[in-house]
Amino acid sequence: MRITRRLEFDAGHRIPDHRSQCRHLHGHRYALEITLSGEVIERNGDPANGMVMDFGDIKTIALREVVELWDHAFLVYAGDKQVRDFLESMTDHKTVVLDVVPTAENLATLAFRLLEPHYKHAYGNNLKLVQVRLFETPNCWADAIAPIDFVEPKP
Ligand SMILES: Nc1nc2c(c(=O)[nH]1)N=C([C@H](O)[C@H](O)COP(=O)(O)OP(=O)(O)OP(=O)(O)O)CN2
Ligand SMILES: [Zn+2]
Repeated sequence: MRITRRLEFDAGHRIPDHRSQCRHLHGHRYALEITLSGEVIERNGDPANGMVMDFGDIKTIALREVVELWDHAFLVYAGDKQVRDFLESMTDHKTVVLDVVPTAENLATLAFRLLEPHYKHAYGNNLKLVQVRLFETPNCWADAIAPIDFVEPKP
């Protein structure tokens, strides 16, 4: 069985080498869709009886591991020195420095990596994070799918 929980957050970013609009500082209402597979729990008296995982517990983990870190932050590529310097000059600004350019593809992969270990052992019913879908806009999204097809960033 597969189940999906959706959460939304706001964040700023830019894609420094983009040939068009996306090299400018701008923001999105991102949506994160977390898909888990596992066995449906069949245990009378268990609060999760009839569920793969309680949607509320999926949300709690996602908030703690990703959404609260990225919400209302500016997601900046470590190599984007100009913007990093600017953000560091601001007192107490919520900035998240990433080893990769903050495209939908890279953010989906990062979210997958941050979330995966926390769902694996949550319920003991062979839970598996199978996909993280990250919507950058209503029309554009990326899917990070297990096992991750991800190229490590160069040091
Ligand atoms: N493969 C990718 N392409 C682009 C990414 C990305 O992350 N991965 N990101 C951007 C921009 O950041 C921008 O968010 C997308 O802009 P745009 O293509 O204009 O998307 P819209 O949904 O706003 O476009 P509409 O034409 O209004 O539907 C660019 N490319
Ligand atoms: Zn964008």
